[in-house]
Amino acid sequence: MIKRLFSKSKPATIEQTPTPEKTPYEILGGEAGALAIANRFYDIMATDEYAKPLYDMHPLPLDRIRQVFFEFLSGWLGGPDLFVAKHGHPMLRKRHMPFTIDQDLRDQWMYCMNKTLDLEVDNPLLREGLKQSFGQLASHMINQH
Ligand code: HEM
Repeated sequence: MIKRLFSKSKPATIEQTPTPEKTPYEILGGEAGALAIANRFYDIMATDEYAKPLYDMHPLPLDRIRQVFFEFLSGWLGGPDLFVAKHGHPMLRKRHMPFTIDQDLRDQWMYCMNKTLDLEVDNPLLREGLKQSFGQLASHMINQH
C-alpha cells in the first residue's frame, strides 16, 4: 500500500489518508514526528520573507493553527485521526474558501513545506513522496486563477 504514496502513475488520492502497512506516521516517529512537521512549517512561514503574504493572511497568534494542522497531519499521515474526531471531515478545499488562494500563495505554502520536509524527514523516499502528495493537495486549494 505504501507504493500508492510513491507511485508516479497512481498518486495517493487527494485528501485520502494513506494506509500503507507501515504508515508515514510510524516512519516519522509518531506524534513527535507529526508535531515537528507542523511546528517547523509555521516557524518557517513566520520568519521567511518569501512567505510573508502567506503569513500575513493567517490569524495570530499561530498557536491554534499549529495545533489544528498537527491534528490534521496525524490522521493524514496514517496515525490517529484527531482532526476528524474534533472537527469532522476535513473538506479542506471548502474550509479554505474564505481565503483567496492563487498560484503564488500555493507556491509559498509548498516552499515552506518543502523546506520543512528537507529538515524533518530523513527517509528520502518518504520525503519525496510527501512532497508530491502535499503538492497535489496544495494545488487543489487554489480557488482564484
Ligand atoms: C495552498 C495554499 C494554502 C493556503 C494559502 C492556506 C491558508 C490557510 C489559512 C489562512 C488558514 C486559516 C488559519 C487559521 O484559521 O488560523 C488555513 C487553515 C488550514 N489549512 Fe491551509 N492553506 C493552504 C494549503 C493547505 C494544505 C495543502 C493543507 C493540508 C495539507 C492545509 C491545511 C489546513 C488546515 C488543516 C487548516 C485548519 C482548518 C480549520 O481550521 O478547520 N492548508 N489554511
